[in-house]
Amino acid sequence: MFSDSLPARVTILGAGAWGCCLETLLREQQHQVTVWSRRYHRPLAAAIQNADVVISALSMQGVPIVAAQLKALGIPPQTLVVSATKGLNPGSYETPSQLWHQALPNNPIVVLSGPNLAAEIEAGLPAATVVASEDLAAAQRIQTLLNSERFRVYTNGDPLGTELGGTLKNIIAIAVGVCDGLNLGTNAKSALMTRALVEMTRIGVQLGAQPQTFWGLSGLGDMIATCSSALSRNYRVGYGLAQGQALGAVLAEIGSTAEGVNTAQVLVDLAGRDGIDAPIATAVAQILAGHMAPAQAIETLMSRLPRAEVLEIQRPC
Ligand SMILES: NC(=O)C1=CN([C@@H]2O[C@H](COP(=O)(O)OP(=O)(O)OC[C@H]3O[C@@H](n4cnc5c(N)ncnc54)[C@H](OP(=O)(O)O)[C@@H]3O)[C@@H](O)[C@H]2O)C=CC1
Ligand SMILES: O=C(CO)COP(=O)(O)O
Repeated sequence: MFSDSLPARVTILGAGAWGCCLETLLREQQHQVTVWSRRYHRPLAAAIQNADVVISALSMQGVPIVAAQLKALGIPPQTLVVSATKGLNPGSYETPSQLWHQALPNNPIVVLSGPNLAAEIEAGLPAATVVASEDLAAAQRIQTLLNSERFRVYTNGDPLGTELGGTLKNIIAIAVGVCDGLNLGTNAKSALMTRALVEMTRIGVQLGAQPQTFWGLSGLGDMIATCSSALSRNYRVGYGLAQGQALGAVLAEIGSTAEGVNTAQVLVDLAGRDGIDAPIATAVAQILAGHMAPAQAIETLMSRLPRAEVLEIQRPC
């Protein structure tokens, strides 16, 4: 295990926008960083050799594949594994950190999630994030590793809630992009985001997360960042669709991962399985599948039966 006073040896899996940004932050803290990508010629075994910390900044589709590769290679039990992906595994509905835990059951797993638009951090702007784990000591080590004057790192003991906040807000950012693309105004956007927070919390709590986590940086915080910035790829997807662009064209223009596009239907299937009401995610999935025009989806949401504004989220018995 690395000492807090020494530079740590960190391997980052994934050389996309987020992996490269984390590399910048870690190098500024004088850590020894190796970045692995399937595009590089360096084998995974060599990249993870002697790593104190392995950070996964892969997009969701890469996680089960690379986790299986790492399982086959084996890593020492003291190596800390950090999951920075925001998504859900289709079919099994597992979160990225759950996949890492299955592959590497003896390693401490830490979730990293928050309002972290990579382009802003790369530009040197200040930001904050959350590192969450059932193993508090592991979360604190990652806090020490990454915390700096421009990247403030908080610990949290609810990894599931922390992870789901980042995952679910991607779907909401698509919805808010639609709202802005249709020029529906500030009142509509405020209503959508507020009800979305209730929906995210309801889903998260049903799945076993703590409600308060959704009011923090990894929930509300990330939702505000992603829903209010044209830097967000998920927001841009919704905006483009509302402006009449085809999904394929918007994604080609963006040229990198917009996880909400893949997560929406997975989440709707999961909500259907568990009987969870998820009207906003359902509307987004319908738009993405081309089953409903953006304006029609808004109409459907607005014509739901009037109800009480219930804000207490019940934990399942
Ligand atoms: N960008 C951001 O601001 C933030 C992103 N995130 C999350 O981090 C994750 C990555 O995002 P980001 O870096 O922006 O996305 P990018 O599209 O920029 O990069 C995705 C990375 O995943 C790799 N990858 C995808 N599929 C596979 C696979 N099958 N096997 C191996 N590697 C694979 C890609 O490799 P290749 O280049 O070879 O395709 C690439 O390195 C997402 O879940 C995102 O939601 C979290 C916080 C901030
Ligand atoms: O997760 C992010 C910011 O926290 C990045 O958002 P996008 O994936 O929508 O670009």
